[in-house]
Amino acid sequence: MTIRSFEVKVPASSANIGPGFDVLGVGLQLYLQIKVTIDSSKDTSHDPYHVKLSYEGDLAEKVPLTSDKNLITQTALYILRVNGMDSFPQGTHIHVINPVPLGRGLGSSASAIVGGIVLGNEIGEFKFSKTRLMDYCLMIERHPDNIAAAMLGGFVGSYLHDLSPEDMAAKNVPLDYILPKPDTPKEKIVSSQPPTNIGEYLQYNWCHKIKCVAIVPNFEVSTDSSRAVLPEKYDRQDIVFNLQRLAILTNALTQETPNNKLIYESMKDKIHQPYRSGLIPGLQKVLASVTPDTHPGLCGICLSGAGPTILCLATGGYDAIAETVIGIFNKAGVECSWKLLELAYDGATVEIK
Ligand SMILES: Nc1ncnc2c1ncn2[C@@H]1O[C@H](COP(=O)(O)OP(=O)(O)OP(=O)(O)O)[C@@H](O)[C@H]1O
Ligand SMILES: N[C@@H](CCO)C(=O)O
Repeated sequence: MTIRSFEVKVPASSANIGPGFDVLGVGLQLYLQIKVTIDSSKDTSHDPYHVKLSYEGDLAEKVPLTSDKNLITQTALYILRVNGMDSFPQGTHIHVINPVPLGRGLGSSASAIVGGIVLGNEIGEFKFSKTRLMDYCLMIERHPDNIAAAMLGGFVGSYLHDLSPEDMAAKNVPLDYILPKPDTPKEKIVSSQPPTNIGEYLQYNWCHKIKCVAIVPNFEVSTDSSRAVLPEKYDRQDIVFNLQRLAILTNALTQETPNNKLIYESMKDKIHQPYRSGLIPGLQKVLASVTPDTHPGLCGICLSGAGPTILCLATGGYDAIAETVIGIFNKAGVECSWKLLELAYDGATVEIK
């Protein structure tokens, strides 16, 4: 009889931070927990891949509990399969506790994917480094900002390499070939290793006085639909607007005494937020109404990831900031909750029990 027990913890994250579309992310102290026990004397043959799966947390009624449909176990099965294991060990029980709201712009899919890859790495005892695990994650979520923040923690910038044509083709296979559906042809299912060094990631310092106020509207916006409204091409002046702010922002957020007005201006964006306002009633008003002048303590305000959550960076005045944003959303007919969060500096962790 084998008994193993461990817990994987992965932070939520907020991506973009204004101008850093698909580039910047912060890990947040709100953790997806994946509690695992493997007891080979227990019969888990009811599940196609030998897992008893249970879930508590956001939208529990929507989260599938069979291993071939659940994002965490599907992702774990991908790293297991390409490393020679076709299934979880008999007797695997996985209990997920998820406080990260689904489809709200707080990186729930990134925490699930990072959690699944770390889970598979631990089950298979592969001992891959976090950098190599990032390659697996990027085969599934193909922009690095949330994934890097969830895996590594802190305030992170990323870029993706220009891969060779062969590696690019391998990386861009349809997602159904990596996380197969019942109708995915067997010969298409990916069983080879992902390319190496798909991206580079750099953790910046962070001014610890700055905290994150996350105001979460009570409706979902899927990342796919929020990306679908973005244009294919941009005006040069809009790209330069964002690049200028990005260059200042990555340094401004590290300074020991934050310059609120500089951060506020450098968190403005012209390449994703304006296009997403049609999906998020009240967004333009929120972004225009909460400033360091109207709300002392505010450093900057932006859409969190693909939305609809609003991320406010602030050194104080948290309740007043949240109250104003919620008031504007309420007038647009949208209810909200809010959280005050600090950065998660460690990223994904595994604790052996
Ligand atoms: N813990 C989880 N277990 C199972 N499925 C999950 C889990 N977390 C996220 N998902 C899946 O991911 C979807 C949400 O992903 P999506 O990329 O649309 O939003 P998000 O990651 O919350 O937001 P953003 O990427 O803007 O930060 C959910 O609807 C669900 O299908
Ligand atoms: N950079 C991504 C983050 C959400 O996954 C976007 O804004 O679409």
